[in-house]
Amino acid sequence: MSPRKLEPGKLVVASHNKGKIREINELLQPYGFDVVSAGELDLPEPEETGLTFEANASLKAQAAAKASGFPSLADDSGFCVAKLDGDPGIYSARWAGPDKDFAMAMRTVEEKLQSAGATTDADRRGSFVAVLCLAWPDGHEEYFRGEVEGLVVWPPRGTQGFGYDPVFQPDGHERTFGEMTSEEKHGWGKDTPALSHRSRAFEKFAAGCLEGH
Ligand SMILES: O=P(O)(O)OP(=O)(O)OP(=O)(O)OC[C@H]1O[C@@H](n2cnc3c(O)ncnc32)[C@H](O)[C@@H]1O
Ligand SMILES: [Mg+2]
Repeated sequence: MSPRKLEPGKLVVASHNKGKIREINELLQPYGFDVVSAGELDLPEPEETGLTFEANASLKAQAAAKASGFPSLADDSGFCVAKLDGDPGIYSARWAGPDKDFAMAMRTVEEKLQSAGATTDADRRGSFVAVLCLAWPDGHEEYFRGEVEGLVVWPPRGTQGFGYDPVFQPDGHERTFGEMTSEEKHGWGKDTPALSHRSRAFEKFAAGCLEGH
């Protein structure tokens, strides 16, 4: 069955992460929605009790759609390191602790890679994953997943972006996400395909739900 189309109007971005909200706003820009974030509506931050990106994206999107009465788009994402069995994965935000200390979270990744005996680039494979869930107030939902593969670098490089961006260098690029403008991270530009996990998930969302906008 093809995805349900999203009608023009109000759209809630069900996130409390400023960096993520900025990127989602940029990605939504061409479509003319009246975008409002969960924080602006004073919606509570639901507890992410799911064991998959899909489950947590659904929890956030459904809670916002129910509370606001508008279609709501959530993004559950994370940084997955192969040699750490996919960690931090769905726990990526939690590794930064209550103070959201991502310098510490990135250091933790590096320390665990060292303890696991990572020596070569092959031991340092990582990816970002984003699952978008779009939920309507009637409970209907659609999912879109995007991933980008690359290298976990150390030390961190760059001050752009957010979260783990300074330690991730996508395949085919010399710079980390932390060294890229947000346009480069999205993969916007002449003849460039979508690059980031979020931009890749968004491409599917746009093709599925925004066709005709
Ligand atoms: O749940 P919301 O309110 O949306 O905000 P959050 O920060 O808690 O978001 P997640 O639960 O999805 O956790 C994902 C974490 O993974 C990291 N992450 C996700 N996308 C990223 C990106 O594009 N660049 C760097 N880090 C990213 C970042 O640290 C996030 O905090
Ligand atoms: Mg979260």
